[in-house]
Amino acid sequence: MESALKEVRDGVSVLDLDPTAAVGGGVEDVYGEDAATEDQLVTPWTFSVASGYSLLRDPQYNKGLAFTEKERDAHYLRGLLPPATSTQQLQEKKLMHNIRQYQVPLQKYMALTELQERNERLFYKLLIDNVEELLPIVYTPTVGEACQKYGSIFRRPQGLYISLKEKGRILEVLKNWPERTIQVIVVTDGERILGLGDLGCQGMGIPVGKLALYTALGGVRPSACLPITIDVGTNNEQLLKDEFYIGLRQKRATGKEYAELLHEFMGAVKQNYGEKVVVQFEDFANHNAFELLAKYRNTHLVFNDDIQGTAAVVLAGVVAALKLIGGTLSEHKFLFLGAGEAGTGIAELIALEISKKTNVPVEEARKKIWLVDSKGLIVSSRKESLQNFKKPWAHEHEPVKDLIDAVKAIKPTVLIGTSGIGKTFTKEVIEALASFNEKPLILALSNPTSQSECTAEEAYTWTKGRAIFASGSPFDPFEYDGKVYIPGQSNNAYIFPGFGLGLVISGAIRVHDDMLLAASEALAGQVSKENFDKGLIYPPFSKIRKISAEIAANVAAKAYELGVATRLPRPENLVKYAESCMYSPLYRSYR
Ligand SMILES: O=C([O-])CC(=O)C(=O)O
Ligand SMILES: [Mg+2]
Repeated sequence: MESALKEVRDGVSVLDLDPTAAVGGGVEDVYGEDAATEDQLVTPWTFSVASGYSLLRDPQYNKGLAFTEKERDAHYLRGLLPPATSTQQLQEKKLMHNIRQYQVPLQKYMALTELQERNERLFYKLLIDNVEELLPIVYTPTVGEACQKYGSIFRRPQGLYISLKEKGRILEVLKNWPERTIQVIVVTDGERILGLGDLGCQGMGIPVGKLALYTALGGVRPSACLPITIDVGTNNEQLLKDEFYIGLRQKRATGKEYAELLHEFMGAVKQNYGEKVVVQFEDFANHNAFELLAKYRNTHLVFNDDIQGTAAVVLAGVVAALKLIGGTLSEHKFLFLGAGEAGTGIAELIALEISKKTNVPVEEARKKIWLVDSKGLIVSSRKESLQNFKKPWAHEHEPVKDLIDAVKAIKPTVLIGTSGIGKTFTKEVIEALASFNEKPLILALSNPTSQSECTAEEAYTWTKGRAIFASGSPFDPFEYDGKVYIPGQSNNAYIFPGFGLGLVISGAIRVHDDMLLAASEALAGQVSKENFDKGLIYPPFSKIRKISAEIAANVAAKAYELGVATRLPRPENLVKYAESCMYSPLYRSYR
């Protein structure tokens, strides 16, 4: 405590007191009434937080009308607030009411962003308590539209921008960020934002949104989260011509120039935050996504959400679905439309699971899985050279030119869309699939809703209600023939918050594929009989904090088992430990 006290006197935020603190609770209790230890009584902590007008303008500490009379006196707030005081519950009620008044989702997004910038705890309280209602706003599909219009709706910057202009000075830029103890970074270069393509610097909405979920769904405290956008230009002509575009007005840097900037970035991150900071790659284009993961997975704690997170969530859904469609994983035949990050990532994890469960080599397990890309079924006789990440899927088969012919030729039991292109599961495709499957499993994973391979309504109608269906972006329940069908949401949001929490609480320094399987298994284990009875293959998002704790515990357990965990001793009950580390959005009392 000696040195900590000194730091406080020097004006460093108390949140920095214990850089080894896991996630939230513990450290922040310094503020709480519930942590009235001797240390706290002598800690002159008020030196470190703003007071008066600046306190009201500091989203991390502002409570608005919820400041008590005593706090108003102690922190020079008299007169700066109207006389009424409010509870956090009442503030939440008012804000939810206000948000529900907006008809346009983008307006709700902007209102929530403003709240996040004004009163962070209240923002997270809303998000946690109303997760199913607000997820489609802060996340897919609305976040996609927000990125497309980011320049026009831009007010205050969120996150850290690193562009080619900062080459050679990235460490310096990281040091400009106000927080020193960072546990999770989500970084994009904006080249493939959801299924919307290259949105350049405006992709920032994605790391910001993903990290809001890290806190709300996974309990990593907001100050430990850092959204980053790397701007190497954009090839989006419309944005380059847009007078409100916020990024570099140039074509994308590629090759050596790109690799050097990314390498400097990865080095600076490790130098500044150590080797236990999670770096989540998000929405990079295929070629860079695979290369970056391969290049840094043995030296950094990196995780590609689109390859690995999506893989774990889909494997969990497929394994859970076996209860509804029957058979074992290895008895099914999988056909993918789309052979990019998500498609090949999912395919590889399914093959790995089959291989482990049935004791066959992974090469053998892969033969159950077929992928179609823009040129047709991926087969070994393809004339054009295949990109490396597609090569494991080039099985022996005569050429097949498109999806419908591939469905007829392969006769899959599971159809998975990862193409980024909407409306590609046509009536003909789905009817063909339904013609030889009693209960076809259809996963239309592309985001946002506009890019979904089919809608819930189409999947249920064209299979006459027999499909088990889930999609990347949410769809409303649909009534068909007098019965209500509830589509599931197969989105990596189920996985990455808990996965990242598991890495953080174990102090993991590397991600191993077995940790993905552990996360997937934990998620599948959370689907209840009640969910299955409704035809669901995922648990509801309303239970996500519990789910995240289970995932985190399983991932952490695997990290210890594999010897990549550095937080010792290993907590005995990892689920309880994960839960105890989670950030609470309840207001703290200020003395
Ligand atoms: O953001 C989402 O909803 C899922 C995802 O990673 C993507 O589509 O790229
Ligand atoms: Mg993504």
